[in-house]
Amino acid sequence: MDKIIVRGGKQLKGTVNVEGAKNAVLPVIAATLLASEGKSVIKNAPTLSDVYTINQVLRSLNAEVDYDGYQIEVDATKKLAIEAPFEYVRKMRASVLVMGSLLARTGKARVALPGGCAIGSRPIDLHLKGFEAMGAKVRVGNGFIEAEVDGPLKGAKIYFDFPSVGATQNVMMAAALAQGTTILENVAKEPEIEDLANFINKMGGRITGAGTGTIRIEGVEKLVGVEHTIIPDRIEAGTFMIAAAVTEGDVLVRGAIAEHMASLVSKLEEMGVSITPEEDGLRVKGPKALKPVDIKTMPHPGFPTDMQAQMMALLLCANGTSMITETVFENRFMHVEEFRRMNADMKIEGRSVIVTGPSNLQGAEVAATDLRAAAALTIAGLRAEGYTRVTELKHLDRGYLNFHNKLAALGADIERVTEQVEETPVIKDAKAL
Ligand SMILES: CC(=O)N[C@H]1[C@@H](OP(=O)(O)OP(=O)(O)OC[C@H]2O[C@@H](n3ccc(=O)[nH]c3=O)[C@H](O)[C@@H]2O)O[C@H](CO)[C@@H](O)[C@@H]1O
Ligand SMILES: C=C(OP(=O)(O)O)C(=O)O
Repeated sequence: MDKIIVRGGKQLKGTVNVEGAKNAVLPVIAATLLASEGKSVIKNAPTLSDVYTINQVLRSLNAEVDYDGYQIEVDATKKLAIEAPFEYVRKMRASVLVMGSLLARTGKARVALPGGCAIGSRPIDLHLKGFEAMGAKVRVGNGFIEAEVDGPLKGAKIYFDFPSVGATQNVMMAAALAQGTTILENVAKEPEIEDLANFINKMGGRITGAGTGTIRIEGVEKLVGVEHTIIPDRIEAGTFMIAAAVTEGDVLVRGAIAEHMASLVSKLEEMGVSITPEEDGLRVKGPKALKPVDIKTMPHPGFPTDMQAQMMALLLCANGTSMITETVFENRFMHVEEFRRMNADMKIEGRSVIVTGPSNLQGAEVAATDLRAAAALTIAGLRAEGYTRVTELKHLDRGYLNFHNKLAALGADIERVTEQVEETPVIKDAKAL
């Protein structure tokens, strides 16, 4: 079992480079299935376990995928298979994003039902509603979702009850090869949506409005493989900005794009953190005393739910009471119990957490409950007295590359170790007890 061991008290100083965005590369890889001609070349693809998983999904669908640690080449021109197996969907919900492309390319898709996860029940009803509006018949049974369409998908006008990131992406991919025009209303506006639209447009697609509340897609007959460079990861960038702030550090986060993170930048500034744009990123300087603030997670451009846990770590160090309200996922406070193990003073009230700072954080053994919690607990460890040990790093590896090495290069006292754990044996016989 891998563990991060961090000893608090060091100020972070120096420069850290941001990788390509996990949440942009996954849909872009799914969209490479739309190309019936030519290879797609995706640059700035981060080496993450989620990227491995989506590559495996594509391979299981009969696409050829090569990855050299930076660039992914996908050839999806052969006859595609139609089933995304449970083994991958179980590991990563974003596997469901192949459904739109598969349906558009082959008229059929069979994808294991993703089920819930540690942060909420996460249904995909809005994705399916979109496919149905374009003429697909959708059936759910035996743990799979099957969608099928007779002839091409048809353009439609679709209103999303909630601006779901995944539903916007999945339906946008399906509509790219549909017959006629699709208009999507109340869509997600995240930068990753724009990155996907830019990629599909380079392939020959006709999408306008990505990044606004309405997207218009004129279906085309064919899309071809092209080269594309993934945008920097605003969540990884934000995570390092908070790590700098929590340690009274001075860090240049190279690759951070201020316009992608306006809500985070303004909340950090409210807390007294200095953020200065430089040519190739944002310089972050943590103050001696942090001020408390209230935050409410919202779809973009609101405060991102993927920064909520890291922000909680920072607010624990502020002088006063802050309130964090989570509106995007119904169960994204699992890390609160782990922070409490570090002596954090927090109270959950419905969908909000009242954080009373400054907590006298103490090092403890804590378990990551999701990938952002893994980063947030490590950040709290940078400030805590003594040693913090963070376990369940399989979550961290889904979304962060070389996290501990990057922090160590900035001056943190941190290492990642592999420890043998005693497995509980399978008991088949009472005599074994
Ligand atoms: C791979 C990826 O890009 N993941 C991101 C994506 O996840 P994901 O695309 O899964 O998130 P969504 O925006 O779809 O989900 C937001 C909310 O809408 C609900 N919902 C969603 C779809 C649906 O059909 N029905 C429904 O009710 C979800 O349960 C959730 O409560 O956006 C989230 C919200 O910014 C981020 O936290 C994730 O990091
Ligand atoms: C929740 C996240 O990702 P996913 O949607 O892939 O679970 C995340 O990136 O914080």
